[in-house]
Amino acid sequence: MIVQLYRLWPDPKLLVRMWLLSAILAVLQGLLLGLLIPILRALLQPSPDFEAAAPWLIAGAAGLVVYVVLTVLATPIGFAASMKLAVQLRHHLMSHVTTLPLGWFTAARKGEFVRTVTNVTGVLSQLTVTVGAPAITGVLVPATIVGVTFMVDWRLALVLLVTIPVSLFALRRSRRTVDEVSADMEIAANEVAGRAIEFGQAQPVLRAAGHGTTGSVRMRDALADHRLRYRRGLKRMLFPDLSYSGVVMIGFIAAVVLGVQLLLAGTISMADTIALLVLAVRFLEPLGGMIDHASGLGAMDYLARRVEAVLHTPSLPHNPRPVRRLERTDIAFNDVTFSYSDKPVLTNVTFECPHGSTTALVGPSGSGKTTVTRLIARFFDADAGSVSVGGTDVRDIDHNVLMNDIAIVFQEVYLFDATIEENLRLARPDATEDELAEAARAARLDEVVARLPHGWKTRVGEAGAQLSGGERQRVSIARAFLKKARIVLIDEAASALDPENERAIGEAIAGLARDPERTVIVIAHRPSTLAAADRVVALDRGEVAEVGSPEALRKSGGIYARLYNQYERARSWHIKRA
Ligand SMILES: Nc1ncnc2c1ncn2[C@@H]1O[C@H](COP(=O)(O)OP(=O)(O)OP(=O)(O)O)[C@@H](O)[C@H]1O
Repeated sequence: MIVQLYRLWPDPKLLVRMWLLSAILAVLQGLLLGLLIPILRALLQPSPDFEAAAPWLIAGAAGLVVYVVLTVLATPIGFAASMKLAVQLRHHLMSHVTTLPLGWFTAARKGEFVRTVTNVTGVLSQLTVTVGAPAITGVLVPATIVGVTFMVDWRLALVLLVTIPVSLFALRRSRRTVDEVSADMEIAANEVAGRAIEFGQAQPVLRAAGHGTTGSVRMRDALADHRLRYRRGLKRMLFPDLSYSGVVMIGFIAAVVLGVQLLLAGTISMADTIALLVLAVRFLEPLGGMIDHASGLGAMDYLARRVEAVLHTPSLPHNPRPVRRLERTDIAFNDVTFSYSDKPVLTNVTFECPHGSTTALVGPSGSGKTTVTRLIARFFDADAGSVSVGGTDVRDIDHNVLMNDIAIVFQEVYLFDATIEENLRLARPDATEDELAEAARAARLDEVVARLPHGWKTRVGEAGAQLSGGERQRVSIARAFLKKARIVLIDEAASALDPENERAIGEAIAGLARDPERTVIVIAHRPSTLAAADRVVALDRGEVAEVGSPEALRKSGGIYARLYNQYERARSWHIKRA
C-alpha cells in the first residue's frame, strides 16, 4: 500500500515527510515506554536508587516534551498536507489527461474523471493522513516495544514478535472480506438508487395504475435485496474481525503467562515483570486498534486504484527529441488509415494543403471530415500512413508547438462561464487591449460586444448560453485571430444561421484565409465558403473521392458539384422562408 501510494504522487516528498513524522512519533512512544525498565529497576528495590533513576527520568521528561510538541504540531501539519496532497494529485491527473487520445473521453469516463479529480483525490489525500498515520503507529509502536523487550528477555520478545506478522495476516484477510462485502453492498445500493429514480419518474404511470403509494415491485425487490446483502455482509465480516482480535489477544495472554512463569522461576525481577506488563499492554493497544482502520485502509486501496486507472492509461506516444519549430505550415495526408476502436473511418487518404492555402473539406455526413481535422490536431494518431505539418510527421512535433500553431473553430463552441474577455484571452492570456480589440474586429465580435450590457465584462453564462450559436462561433474565430495561429481548422455551422451571423462569420473566415502565412482547412457548408476556397478535397465513405479547384470540380459533376447544388438549394429555400 505504501509503495502504491508513493507511486501515485509525482513528487512524493510531502507524503514521505508526513509518514516520517508518524514514524518518529511511533518510535519515540515505544522508546519512552522502554525507559520504564531502567526506571523501575532503579526504584523498585528495598532501598530505591534515585540517583540511578535520575538520568532516565530526565531523558523520559525531555522525550515526553518532544513527543507532546510533535503530536500537537502533527494535526495542523497533517491537515495542511492532506490539502496540498490533493492539489498535487489533481494537477498530476489533469496534466496526464491532456496527453491522452481524445477517444478516451467517453461520456462514462468523463463522469468518472470528474469524480476522481474532485471527490476521490480529496478523500484519498485525507485518508493518507488520517488513516496512514495511525496505521504506521499501529505497526511501529509494537515493533519498537518488541525491540525494547529483547533487551530484557528474548523469549518474551519472541512471543510478541510472532504476534505482529500473524495478526497482520489476519488483518489482511479481514480487509479482503471488508472489500468484497463493500463491493457487494455498493451493487445493492446502486440498484436501490436506480430503482428510486425509476420509481420517481414512473409516478404518473404507477398512480394511474393505482400503485402510487405502495410502490413498484422492482423497488421493493431492490430494497429486500439490499437488506439481504447487508445482513449477509455483516455475518461474513464477523469471523475475520474476531480472528484478528483473537490473534492479538492470544499473543498478549501468552506474553503475560510467560512473564509470570519467568518471574516465578526467578529469571526476571519483579521490576522487569511490571515494566514488561505495561509494555505488553501498550503493544496490544495500537495493534488491536488496527482493525478499526481496516475499512479506511480498504477505502484507500480502492481509491488509489481508481486514480491509478487514469494515470496508467497510456498517453499518445511522443518523440523524445521532438521538432520544436515549424518553418512552414503545409499539411499533408499520406496514405492515412484510421479507425475508432473497430470502426474503420478513413482508408488510404492522401491529399496536400499547401502553405497559406485554404482547403474546403466536403463530403456526405459521416464521410470522415471531422476525423481528418482531429488527426491534424493529434487528438488521435493514424493507424497507418502519416499526417504531416511543415513536412514533419505530427507525431514528431512537440505537442505544445503543434497546439500553439493550431486554432480550431468547432461547430458547437464551448465557452466557459466567465466574461467574454476572459473567454477570448484563453487564446493568449497576455494579449494587450489593442490586440483584443483588433481580433474582435477581425472576427466581427466587436458588434456583439457593443450590444452586450456590460461589454467585454459581460458573463456569457454556463457553456456560453447567453450568446447565440453564431455569436459563440465569432468568439472562437476571434481566438484564432488573437492566437495568430498559422493553421486554422474550421467546422462551419451546418445548420442555417441568421443572415447577420452568417454574413459576419463568412467575412471573418475570409479574413482568416486572406493571410498568406495561414493554412486554413474548412469543413464547408456554405456555397460562398466553398467557392472562395483555393482547393477542395471531397471525401466519400472515408476515401478521397475528388481533389481540385472549386470551379473544376463544379464542372466535373461529381460529389462536390452535387453537394454544392444541394447547399445552394437549401440556402435559397432558407432565404425565401426568411
Ligand atoms: N469518437 C468517435 N468514436 C467512434 N466513432 C466515431 C467517433 N467520432 C466519429 N465517429 C464515427 O466516424 C464516422 C466519421 O465521423 P466524422 O465526424 O469524421 O464524419 P463527418 O464527415 O465529419 O460527419 P458530419 O458531417 O456529420 O459531422 C461516423 O460514422 C461517426 O459516427
